[in-house]
Amino acid sequence: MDQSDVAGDLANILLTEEEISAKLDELAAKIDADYAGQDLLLVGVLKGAVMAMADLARRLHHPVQMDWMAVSSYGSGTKSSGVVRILKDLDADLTGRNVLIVEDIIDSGLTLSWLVANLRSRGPASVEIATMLRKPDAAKVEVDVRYVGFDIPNEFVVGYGLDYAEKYRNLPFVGTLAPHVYS
Ligand SMILES: O=P(O)(O)OC[C@H]1O[C@H](OP(=O)(O)OP(=O)(O)O)[C@H](O)[C@@H]1O
Ligand code: HPA
Ligand SMILES: [Mg+2]
Repeated sequence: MDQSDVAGDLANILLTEEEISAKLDELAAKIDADYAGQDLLLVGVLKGAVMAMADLARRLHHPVQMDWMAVSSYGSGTKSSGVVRILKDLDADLTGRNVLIVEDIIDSGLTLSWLVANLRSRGPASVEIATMLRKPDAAKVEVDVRYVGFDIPNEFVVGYGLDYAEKYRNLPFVGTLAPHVYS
């Protein structure tokens, strides 16, 4: 998809590619320091976290392992159903591991609070969260997050992994959609 094809669908650009890149550098440096000399398993949450996971992992100097889980609570809409389904489980055994969940966004918090409880029940040494985006005003449950890229307003955003009806994930920036896209 040529990005000029979707330009008419966007209302606003919230975060540029450069802003995202600089933030990833910061987060990676913190993670490298915090886990120095320790085992670390990155768990990416499909599909939205693909970009954040790939870009963050490449900035780490730490010998991490990477695994993936697919859960879905949004389907094709703009509201969380609150019901989280596992579409694909991890391959790794979490017993005694330091787990860092990598997410694109914490919106209501329902997905992550469910996922953290689920992963904690598997006997890991630790479970922490790194998310690129968080919407503080949308929180329905509090989630304890160790690494946050950006707090953003309570608006539906797309790009950098985030979709609307499976589109716009490949935009290298984060933006909001024009109203006509929803109608
Ligand atoms: O904090 P919450 O309100 O629970 O929302 C956050 C979750 O919603 C999105 O996933 P989605 O279910 O859309 O799946 P996707 O990553 O495949 O798009 C996003 O990637 C998070 O996993
Ligand atoms: O703002 C959002 N955009 C896309 N997907 C999402 N999943 C939760 N919040 C969002
Ligand atoms: Mg989605």
